[in-house]
Amino acid sequence: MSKKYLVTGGAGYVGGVVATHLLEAGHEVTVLDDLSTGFREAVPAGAKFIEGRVHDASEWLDSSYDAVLHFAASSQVAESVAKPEKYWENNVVGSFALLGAMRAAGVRTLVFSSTAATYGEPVSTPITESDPTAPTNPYGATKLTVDHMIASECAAHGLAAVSLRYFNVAGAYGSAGERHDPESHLIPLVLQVAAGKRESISVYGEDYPTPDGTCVRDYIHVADLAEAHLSALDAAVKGEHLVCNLGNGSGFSVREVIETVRKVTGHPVPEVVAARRDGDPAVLVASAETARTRLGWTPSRPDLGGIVADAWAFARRGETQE
Ligand SMILES: O=c1ccn([C@@H]2O[C@H](COP(=O)(O)OP(=O)(O)O[C@H]3O[C@H](CO)[C@H](O)[C@H](O)[C@H]3O)[C@@H](O)[C@H]2O)c(=O)[nH]1
Repeated sequence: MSKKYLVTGGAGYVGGVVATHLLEAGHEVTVLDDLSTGFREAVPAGAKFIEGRVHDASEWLDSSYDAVLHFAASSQVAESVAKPEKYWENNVVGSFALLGAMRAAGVRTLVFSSTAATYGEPVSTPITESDPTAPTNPYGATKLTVDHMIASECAAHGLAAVSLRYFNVAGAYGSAGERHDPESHLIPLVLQVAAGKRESISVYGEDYPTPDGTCVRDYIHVADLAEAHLSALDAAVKGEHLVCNLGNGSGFSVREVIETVRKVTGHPVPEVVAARRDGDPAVLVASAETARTRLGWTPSRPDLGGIVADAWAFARRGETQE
């Protein structure tokens, strides 16, 4: 049955791909985005667009919506250390206002974009949802605070909510891909080197306790991630706050990512070893068992070569449009 969804942050990378999946499934979608980091052209055709902030959601959110999918947030770890107030204002104050608007309008289902950064330095691998949460930066702290806010809203006011904790989202879907300004994420940066737009990639540390000394991450295809959101809408239960990690459960090192980019693109990728980046855990790999059992979700694009190939196709598309 067709439903009506509000997607906050739907002009961003993940929000835009999820909005596309909702439209493809025959639903009605309204995107709310202030375009502070998103792009108007990332809003899929077919979605209604409102330019505005989640802080003001009460002005127009009404009972005609079946659920909200909440992506609007600031999400750069380094920036969150330098400007924490921006993160508390955008992520926590904004989400607080959105929860209030949902309560007032009687919209009682929420899927929230949470993050592996809520765990901080892992105590064991793979990370499960019952592991301790001890974020090591304000970005993770603000997302964890929102998770707590949602949990209490479920308990007190019967909200049905699912928080999805993303590991490293990558790849592209259709015309939507990863674009940050400035770019700080590994795969888009390595692809810029392969495309000749950047001289070399800096490897942030090669003395970690990992097989090749570089950091290991769990890269998940953005389309697999999007599918989990649609399953989460169906799995949400009144009064429950369900938390699910989203990852493939296998880790790749920075050097393995660089090597994969060389293979996929056929271009040389010079690398230089740089100092460790503050706050980078050695290994971040998800146990996605809860997503499998509760959402019935299985990633169908776990191959790193395929993820990189899709990201490369997106990067090339950008070049031809420039
Ligand atoms: O130029 C670079 C960029 C990154 N890296 C390394 O590559 C790995 C992946 O880095 P990303 O910046 O791509 O991703 P992160 O693992 O830091 O970030 C992910 O996890 C964060 C929380 O920990 C946030 O949720 C963030 O949005 C999400 O992409 C890290 O080990 C990083 O040190 C490099 O070696 N060189």
